[in-house]
Amino acid sequence: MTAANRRRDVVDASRLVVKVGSSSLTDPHGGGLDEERLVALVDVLARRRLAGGSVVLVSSGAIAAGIAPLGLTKRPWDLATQQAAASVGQGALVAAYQRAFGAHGLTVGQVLLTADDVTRRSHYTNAKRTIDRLLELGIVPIVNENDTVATQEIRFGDNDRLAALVAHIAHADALVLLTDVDALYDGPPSQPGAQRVPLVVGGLGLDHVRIGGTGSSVGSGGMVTKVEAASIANSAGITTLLTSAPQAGEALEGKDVGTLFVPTGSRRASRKLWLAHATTPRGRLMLDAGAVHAVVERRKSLLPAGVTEVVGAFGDGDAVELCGPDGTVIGRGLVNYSSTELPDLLGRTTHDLARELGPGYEREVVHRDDLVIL
Ligand SMILES: Nc1ncnc2c1ncn2[C@@H]1O[C@H](COP(=O)(O)OP(=O)(O)O)[C@@H](O)[C@H]1O
Ligand SMILES: N[C@@H](CCC(=O)OP(=O)(O)O)C(=O)O
Repeated sequence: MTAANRRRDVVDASRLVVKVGSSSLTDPHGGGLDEERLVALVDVLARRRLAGGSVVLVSSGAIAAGIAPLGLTKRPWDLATQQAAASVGQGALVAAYQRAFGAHGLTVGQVLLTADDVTRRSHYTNAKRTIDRLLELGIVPIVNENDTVATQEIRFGDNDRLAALVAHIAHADALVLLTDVDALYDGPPSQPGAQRVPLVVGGLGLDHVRIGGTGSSVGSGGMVTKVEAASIANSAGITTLLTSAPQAGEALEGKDVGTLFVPTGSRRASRKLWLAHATTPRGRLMLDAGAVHAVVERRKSLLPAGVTEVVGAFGDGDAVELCGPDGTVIGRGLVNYSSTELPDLLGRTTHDLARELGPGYEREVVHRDDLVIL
């Protein structure tokens, strides 16, 4: 199949993840939820669902939907008020989806996720099981970031990357990103002469594209996070189409709209994808040359003996960067010790540690299954 024909991936997808941004669901003046636009989108998605396809909807708009009920006039800038707005708005958002899908005889289920939920193995397995079961039951999962508990450091903030990871969790055949512009342009679309980019293959050809931030007062990621999301999905082998919400119907029918991001490789093991894209490193481990060789060339786990220095404050299970003796980042992994425990263990063999401190200290610093080489 030629790259352009990969539009069929969207048409034929038996599992489709669709992400819609705040700017496509809200009234451009007041910033509140625009139910007419929401209903128009739901009509398209319900058609696909009723034709037998599974659809997961990743929907932003909680903060935007909370603006009016809180008596605000625009999107709040501080985290606490954003969380309050999301708390009020998320209920209104899901209620509006239930009404709109309900008109087609369909039921929705709310799934709220934090970055942690798609990073830590136990949580991500839970999220996957829930989404799978909802789809088996014919429900349309409505996913959003759990804004009320996500702190500044750990939140995605935009839903684009979350959507890419959900596409991966759900084993989607295609990802559709809906926003307020009809495609990726080679420069900010507000500038005259900007041209649509119809096709991006394997992430190539983006060097001449000027990608900017958000064009609306309610969106948060802009085009940068959408291109990033397409690249995450592509690296998992998932074809991604970016277009505007009003063109969702045409996009799902395979018409030549938007920008199609076509993967070149095959799916990478899911844990590795997570580590590379979903985690925010909390610290750094400096490795000696022998440890770099063991980890990079021989694909071994990282042991305390090869770590020379610990930088940053982290807990066990957090993501950290692994650096070579010259400071170059060589990989990323989930660490099995906190930054307070680790310094006392450096340079010592697991055998000695187990003998002196007990069998609990025989564990690796980073297990090779939790480690990705960058
Ligand atoms: N090269 C580009 N091509 C298309 N849009 C771009 C580009 N650079 C910046 N943008 C802006 O990105 C915006 C979409 O991002 P955003 O407002 O965060 O949407 P959403 O709320 O859907 O996530 C567009 O309105 C557009 O102004
Ligand atoms: N979780 C937030 C998403 C924030 C947001 O603006 O995202 P997006 O419109 O996708 O850039 C919300 O529901 O308001």
